Amino acid sequence: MKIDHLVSQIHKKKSFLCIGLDTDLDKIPKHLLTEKDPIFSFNKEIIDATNQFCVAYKPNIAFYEAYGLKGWKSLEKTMDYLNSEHPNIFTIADAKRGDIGNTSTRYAKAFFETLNFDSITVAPYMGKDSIEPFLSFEDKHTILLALTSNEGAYDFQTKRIDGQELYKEVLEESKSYKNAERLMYVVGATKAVYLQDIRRIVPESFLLVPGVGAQGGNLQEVCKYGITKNIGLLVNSSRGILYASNNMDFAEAAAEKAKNIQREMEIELNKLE
Ligand SMILES: O=C(O)c1cc(=O)[nH]c(=O)n1[C@@H]1O[C@H](COP(=O)(O)O)[C@@H](O)[C@H]1O
Repeated sequence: MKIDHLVSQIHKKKSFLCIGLDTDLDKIPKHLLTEKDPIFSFNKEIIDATNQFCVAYKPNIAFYEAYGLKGWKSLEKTMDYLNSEHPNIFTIADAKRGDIGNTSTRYAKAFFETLNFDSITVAPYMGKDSIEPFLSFEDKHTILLALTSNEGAYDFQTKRIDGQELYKEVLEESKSYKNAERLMYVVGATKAVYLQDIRRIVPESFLLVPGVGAQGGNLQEVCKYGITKNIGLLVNSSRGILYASNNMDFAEAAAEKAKNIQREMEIELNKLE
């Protein structure tokens, strides 16, 4: 998907919500477990109930890989469903990949071509030649981990190397990569105060911001420092939406949560006008 199209969808739906499809068989309503493909059944009901309130879905690949071939099939069905029924939705493979060049190319093929995702999360640790293979795919986006939402982010990402924090080095350096215009960055909602500094380095880039809801990040704070004239934000919530209820009404409960976040986003978007 082209960025312009994503931005137009954000304006149309008055939402920059991304819903994380972190589908966990231990958490979904019990009545679904008798279905042929409980993961897909759950995802389909969630997508049907929430798609009007969001512009993106982000299946976290770990939740599918955990169930082996069955999980992979559920992921494939979910992607086929999204691409055929909701072609205006932006899709993110939360896979956190990255390897030597020829291996990165295979990861890129797996997620961009075989599964037809619009984007993938990638770890920057192995450097330029591990990222550029992802960037060579037209109309596909590579979302580089910059400053993550977890406590461990302080272990390395905020450490100074030659006077500069590592996450800033990642942001700066990556701007020189070939096809850098296809880059987006992950910044945790729990790190919103860093967004001012981040916007000085990447003023226009889209940021994937997970960590509102279950991890305690604050949407207003994220918007205060992170929003741009092209919006530039995709704010993700997974558990806070998916598991709002584990009864028969789970999809309506998820829709209610998504709608509440969308309303808050609409207020933030109105401030820009
Ligand atoms: O890349 C991510 O999406 C990600 C990066 C990060 O820094 N923190 C983070 O929580 N995530 C993912 O975002 C989702 C957050 O889920 P909830 O905390 O349930 O909303 C999970 O799938 C995480 O793997």
